[in-house]
Amino acid sequence: MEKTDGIGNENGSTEEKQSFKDGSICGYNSLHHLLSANLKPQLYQEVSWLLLGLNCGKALETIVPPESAKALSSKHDFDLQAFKFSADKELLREPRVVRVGLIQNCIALPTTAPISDQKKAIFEKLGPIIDAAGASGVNILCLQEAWMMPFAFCTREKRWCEFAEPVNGESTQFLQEFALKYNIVIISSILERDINHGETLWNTAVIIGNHGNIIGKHRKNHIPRVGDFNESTYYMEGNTGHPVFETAYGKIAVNICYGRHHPLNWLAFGLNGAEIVFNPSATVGELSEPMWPIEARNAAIANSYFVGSINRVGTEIFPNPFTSGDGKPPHPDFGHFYGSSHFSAPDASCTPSLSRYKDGLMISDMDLNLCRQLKDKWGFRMTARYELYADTLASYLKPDFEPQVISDPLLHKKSF
Ligand SMILES: NC(=O)NCCC(=O)O
Repeated sequence: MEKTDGIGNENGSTEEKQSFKDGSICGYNSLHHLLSANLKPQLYQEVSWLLLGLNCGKALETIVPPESAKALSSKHDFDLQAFKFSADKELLREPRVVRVGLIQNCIALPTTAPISDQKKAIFEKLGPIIDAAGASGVNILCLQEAWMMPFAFCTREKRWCEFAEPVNGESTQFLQEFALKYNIVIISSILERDINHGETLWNTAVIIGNHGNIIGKHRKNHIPRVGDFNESTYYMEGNTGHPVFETAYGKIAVNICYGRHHPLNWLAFGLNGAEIVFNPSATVGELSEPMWPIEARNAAIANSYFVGSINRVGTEIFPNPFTSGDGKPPHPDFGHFYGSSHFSAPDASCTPSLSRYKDGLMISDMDLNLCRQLKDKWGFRMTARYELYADTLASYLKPDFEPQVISDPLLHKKSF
């Protein structure tokens, strides 16, 4: 088991509370580490399969990353975990195994540092983690939401717009070199400035091909207006639909952060044929942590595809306190971004999560044959009643829509 930073004790000592403040769970990196350290091995095994499911009837296998990747993770202090989702052997199709990576990280400099220094520092921080992914033979790599800047959208101050870049801007150019060097497809979520359309801003994922080319982009469909996440001050709902990008390693799509609360958004990527959907996110514990392990996993099951979920790490402090119209006193931060990046598979199995407080690289092999195998097994695509849903949606969109409710005629009688 991985060594943890500071172990809490039973009587809730200061030491325990401090480590909790660091973003750990009572001194543990993740729920999984907490359980493995505190349960008897047999009990842990039982709990694990209930929590993480089974893949082809077995607990998910781990992969040993190469020594060079391990060395980078020790030197630069990031969590490194690797797993393998298998599929059943087929007679007519060869296995279609791809190696996929997710990177989570905290910001590299305080939000008060000059913007160009912050960008340079985040590039320097990401470099070794991407190198570890490259050294591990990762084929497709996804970074967290707006990885090239602090998640400043809580503040509603316009100064942060200066971080915005065109799709072919410096963050894309930085990643294109890695894509070319390691033959990797990279998904890069940025604050986009669309020069050709009045210099407007968008929350955009850029898809960089394994030859360093830009395959395309997708803009975040759903903009949150919840808690401190008042992102509509900066950009509007995306206008790119639900594109699926056919890459050298499979058909991929990106459901950016808050879109994960919308089952129809997940569905649309599935209808367009996605085999892996990434969910680059930025979200905090108090708001969404109980939802985090459920939504992506549910989407993977319902749509017969893999999901890669990535969340930021750490607490980002902004120069000016802000309010969110919720009666809370002004505060300078969102709270703790809880990391916990992981993969979910169409057979309901999932990996444990990366650290709740450390940078990390999560790697998994996945045999994409599993997608069709699960479609054949459960038949969700055949048993779905798309025509009924389409009718309901069409009528719901009309101004004179009436909900289809049949009331008990006795409900409103005074006595009987
Ligand atoms: N970045 C973002 O959309 N966050 C919203 C909060 C959430 O969906 O948990």
